[in-house]
Amino acid sequence: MKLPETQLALLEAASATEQRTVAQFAGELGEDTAAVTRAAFELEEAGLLAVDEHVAEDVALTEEGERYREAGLPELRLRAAAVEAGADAEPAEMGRLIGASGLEGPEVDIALSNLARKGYGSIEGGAVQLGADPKYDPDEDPEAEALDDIADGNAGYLDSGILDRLESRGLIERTETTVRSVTLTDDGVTALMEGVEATETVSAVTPELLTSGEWREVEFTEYNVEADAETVHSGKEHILRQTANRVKNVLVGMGFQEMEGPHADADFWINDCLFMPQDHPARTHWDRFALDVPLMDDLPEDLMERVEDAHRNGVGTEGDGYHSPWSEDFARAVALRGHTTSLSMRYLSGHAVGELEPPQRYFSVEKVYRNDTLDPTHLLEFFQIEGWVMAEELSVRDLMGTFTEFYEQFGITDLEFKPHYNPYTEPSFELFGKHPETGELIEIGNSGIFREEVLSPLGVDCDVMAWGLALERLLMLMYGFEDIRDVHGTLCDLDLLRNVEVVY
Ligand SMILES: N[C@@H](Cc1ccccc1)C(=O)O
Repeated sequence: MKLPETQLALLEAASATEQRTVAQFAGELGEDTAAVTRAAFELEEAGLLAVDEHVAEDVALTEEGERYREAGLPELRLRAAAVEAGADAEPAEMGRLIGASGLEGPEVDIALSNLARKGYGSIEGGAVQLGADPKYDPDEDPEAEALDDIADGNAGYLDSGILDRLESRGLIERTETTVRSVTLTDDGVTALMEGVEATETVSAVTPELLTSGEWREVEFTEYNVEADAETVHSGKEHILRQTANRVKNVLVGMGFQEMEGPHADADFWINDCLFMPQDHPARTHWDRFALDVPLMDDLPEDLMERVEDAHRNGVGTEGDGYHSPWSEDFARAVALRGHTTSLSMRYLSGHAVGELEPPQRYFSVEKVYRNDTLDPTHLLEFFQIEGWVMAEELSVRDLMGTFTEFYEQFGITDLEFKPHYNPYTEPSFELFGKHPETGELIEIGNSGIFREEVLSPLGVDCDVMAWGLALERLLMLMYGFEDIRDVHGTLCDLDLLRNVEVVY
């Protein structure tokens, strides 16, 4: 009989009476586990080996668990400091104990809650009183001992209650692995007695094999497509980036051109051009990220004058200004843009790519920054899908039709529109879509038709409809997750990102 080298080595190393694991053979034979596993399955298929599988749990300390094993559990360190301070008689002041125990940051809360849970002590009025009747002997704290056992490789002796507790404290990590053990079958023993030789097998066709014609003679390794393989998380494009690119493709397909421009921009482009009064609440430091950099000096003077005039006096014979303060320095101050409508202003003004004649369609899919409170639907930065259409005559039907056409390409067909107010558009509409999991209506964008007060200073004398849509909200509707922080930031759900199906 002839067998490929690894199979032959495994067959010869295996015993009919003693079970040994694939990992042990891999060590002995100096081969990698995957190759030995593959060989074991092939020999099992040929009836020469028996492969036995069972699931084993592996327990390891996390980085935090390792730290506590060395320095002591926070509750034990706090208790030790309290004993030192005589807190078994008189309550000892917390601040002092924290200093003495060397606990830092989140360790303090961890120490306090576990101190109470284990009955080592209680906290009242900012002082620690040691408990008369603790649940455990602090010198034999079961969690501290379990950490040592785990570090010494003796996790097998621990009961699952303590492991659950340590796991919920984030001090250990449990993983399940399939352990495969191998023994020779009778047929295997017979084969070995009759003699087995190595066939050299080739796992890949090389240019040399092809040119020499040797490929005709060699034996190729068989692939076992059913064998377990290690899960490989290869790098891939983040779904947010994937969707941003898809949005760009869709908009280009609808005849739009892409805008570019600075993330940090003058308030002039971000707000003043949009007929946002300088005392508007959104322009205070509570909402925006101001930057401590010099004022922007290359702003078009004539446009600045016309914008100031619109703010002060309004536009047209019926127009009235804001009667609110106007300062040039305020307009020149630089901040992170809170929307990409700053880009629309740069383009519409002729400042970015020269004067534009209708019809025109422009878009961007870019980051914006807002000083919002983080919650499931708000981040401090997000991607906005900005866009506008310039034409002689536009109506709300054009706006709605554009959104219907755009969102349809992402499978979203139940848009709802709500009248809204923006200082720069009239009429204005907020857009809503239904969350596929919760059925809740979520806001996905804001839109409208630019007012005369915006267009006239820019020198545009036809209609312009415009919008800002949230890319992350579009993603929520497409993929059904409920918390925006699942897809980016430090709390992101890696499993979701790795396994989410790409929707086309
Ligand atoms: N700038 C608006 C979106 C918008 C753009 C253009 C016109 C109308 C609305 C926002 O960020 O919400």
